This record gives sequence, structure tokens and C-alpha cells, in this order.
Amino acid sequence: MSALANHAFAKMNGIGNEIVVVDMRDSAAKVTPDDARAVASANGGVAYDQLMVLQKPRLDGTEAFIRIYNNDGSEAGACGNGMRCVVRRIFEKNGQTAATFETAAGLLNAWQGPAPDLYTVDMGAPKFGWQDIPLAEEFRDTRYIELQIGPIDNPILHSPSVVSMGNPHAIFWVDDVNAYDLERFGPLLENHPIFPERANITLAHIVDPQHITIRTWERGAGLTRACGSAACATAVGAARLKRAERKVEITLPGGKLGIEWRERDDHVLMTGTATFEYEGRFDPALFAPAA
Ligand SMILES: N[C@H](CCC[C@H](N)C(=O)O)C(=O)O
Repeated sequence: MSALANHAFAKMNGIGNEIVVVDMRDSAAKVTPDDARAVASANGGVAYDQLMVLQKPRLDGTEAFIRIYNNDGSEAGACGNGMRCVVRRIFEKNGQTAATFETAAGLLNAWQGPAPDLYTVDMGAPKFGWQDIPLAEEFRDTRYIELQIGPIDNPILHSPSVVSMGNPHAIFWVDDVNAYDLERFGPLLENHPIFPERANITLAHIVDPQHITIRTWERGAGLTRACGSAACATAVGAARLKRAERKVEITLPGGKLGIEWRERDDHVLMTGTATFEYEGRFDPALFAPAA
């Protein structure tokens, strides 16, 4: 039987990005991709975009090792909105206002602030090398790669920037993020062979050097109302193109995030809210083997 059967969870959201938080630090059991898919089951499950699983800390000074699952069961190396939800949950339980977490992408510092209802996560430094994204072939300048959708002589979307925040992101620069059928183009681009680990696909409109609007088709989760790591990747991508400052406000369908690509260490700081919705326990029937 799955380690999640009857296990407590918290349903939260990060500006509309649907998050489930499960604290398994008291257990050595592992969550499997099948478990993650079962939790998202439309038949008695909990609808979510990312499942944040807290496991026993592996390093001194860290609160937990966090594994991140998309609702298709795939694992992600980063989840900004999910991290803010984890941070709120932990700080409300132990009274802390700062902590360090470990994820597959490395160590993440997080703190409450700059206001009581805001949480800031240091998402680490972005990576731009074609093998870091990763891409299936070499591109020396990842500010624009050769990738397009639509007629060869009149592409609908083309020349995205690519950035890794611990997970792969492709950002297409457009004048209106709502003018494209992202539900149609998203999966084609997510699964394009140029992305051996697939990719999160973002449409971004640079309103002015301090404001960018985005909409994201997420790898392994589809169209979501917000994607924090995409907001980070977009802010960095725009700054690399000298089209935005290193400190910007990103507007997503579900709300706004403050992003700063810090000069002194190239780390990306993401600030926003985290909303608690309800808590419950997973119905064991979700994980029962198919009859
Ligand atoms: N929604 C998450 C991103 C999850 C990324 C996941 N879709 C992947 O990289 O596979 C966020 O707020 O950063």
C-alpha cells in the first residue's frame, strides 16, 4: 500500500498554482510517480499542479529535502510557487521566519518578508549553457534558439530564449500573451525533440523595463495559473536581452510576483504570497491496485 494512504496533506496555492504539501519527514517511505498520479486522480483525488513532498533533511542546517512532482508523475527540479507554500506551512508550525531547504537543484534559502503575508525564496543562479537547459544540440547563444511553430516562412512562435532554474524553460517574446492558443502549441513545444527532458513553455510580453506579463504551459502539468520558476526564467531572460531591469514585477494569470536577479551572486529572488486552502488525508482507495 502506498506510503500516502491515509497520510495528511495541505492543499495550498501559490497565486493560483495548485499545490499539495505532504510532510513525510517522519518516514523513510518514498513517494512514487504512480502515487503522484493517483493523488491527482479525478476520481476522489486532489486536483493539483505540483505535489511538494518533504523528506528527512539530508544536510545539516536544512529543514527538509523536497521532492517535486508534476501531476503527470514526473519530477521537477524547481517549483517556486510550491516552495512559498512549503515555507508558509513550516513557518506557521515552528515559528521560524527563515530556513534553508534542499531540492534536486540544490540549496534554497527562504524567508518571510518583506511583509508578513509575503515569502521570498532564493531560487539560486540560472543556467544558460545548452547542456544545462538541456538542449539536444549545441546552441552557443541561448538568448535565441532556432525553434518555431507554424509555417516556415511565417512562423506563429519562434526564436525563444532558454533558461534553466533547475528545470528547463523556453520563453517566447510576444506582444500579447493571450493571442496564442497555448493549449494547442504548449504540448507540441513541451515535447519537442530539442528538449530531451521536455520543457516549460512561457509566452512573455515585456510591458516596460520593470513589468512583464507571462502565461505558461507547464511541463508535466499543462496550462497553470502561475509558474514561479517560469517567472524567474523570464525575468532573467529579459535582462539578458537588455530589455528589462534585473528587478521586475511579473504579472501571471493568477497574480503577481516580484523577481530580482541579484547582482552580487546572480541568484534569483522570488517574492509572493502563499495561500492555505484546507487540509485532509488521502483516501487509501486512491492507491488500491486496479481491480
Ligand atoms: N509551477 C512550478 C514549476 C514547476 C515546474 C514543472 N512544471 C517542471 O519543471 O516540470 C513553479 O511555480 O515554479
